[in-house]
Amino acid sequence: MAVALNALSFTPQGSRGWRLQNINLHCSTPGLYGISGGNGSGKTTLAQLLAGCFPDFLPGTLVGEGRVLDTVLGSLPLVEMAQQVQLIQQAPQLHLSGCTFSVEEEVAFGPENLCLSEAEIMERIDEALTFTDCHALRLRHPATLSGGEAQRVVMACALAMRPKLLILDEAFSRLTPQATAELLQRLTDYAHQQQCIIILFERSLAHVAVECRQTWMLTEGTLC
Ligand SMILES: Nc1ncnc2c1ncn2[C@@H]1O[C@H](COP(=O)(O)OP(=O)(O)OP(=O)(O)O)[C@@H](O)[C@H]1O
Repeated sequence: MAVALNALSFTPQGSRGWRLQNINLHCSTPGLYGISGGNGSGKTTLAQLLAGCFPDFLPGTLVGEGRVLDTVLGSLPLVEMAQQVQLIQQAPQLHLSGCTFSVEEEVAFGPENLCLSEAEIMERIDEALTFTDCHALRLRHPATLSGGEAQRVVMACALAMRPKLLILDEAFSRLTPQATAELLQRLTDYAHQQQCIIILFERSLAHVAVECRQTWMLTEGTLC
């Protein structure tokens, strides 16, 4: 179960010359990995590519070889990839379904779609809410959450799917440094317990590099 991109290039549809170029990225051991990059360097494009958004939700031209958890990039629809790969993006409102009335229902949404037993769904909700310190929010309507609370709930939703690859695209942007440090420590533990690869995309890795097995920098679509 690994991420392996070999000389992979990707040009988003509609891009005027910009592309991800000759990306070589290998993550095979469970744990945290970090990729830093400035505005427009390609973090979101690479994160979405790894999450399985290509081609349906990320159209473009892909050249080279890419495998995510032994699946060739672009060969499975996003809904199937989501059973093993979860992407958390910067804006929590992109993730909240808008059709649930409580945080508990929101966290249950993904596991319910996996047709799990009620007992397992409840176990996953409890575990994810504990992990993200969201128990106090359990009965709150998702629309009433603050930015930081929504970001933690979105993380709970992702963890309730028990992904084998978790991708965080500037997912700590609304959290305090203390909350970020605490979550990072828990994510490290989660990676080892669940044999999960976690890739963090951040503008700066200054506060997270210490937890990462390996780090890279993205500059104008090139990874080094
Ligand atoms: N569909 C598209 N059409 C045109 N240009 C695109 C498209 N998708 C991405 N790009 C361009 O690709 C480059 C990388 O964008 P991306 O969103 O991946 O960067 P980023 O590192 O996440 O930036 P930020 O930190 O500002 O969010 C940008 O120049 C962007 O304008």
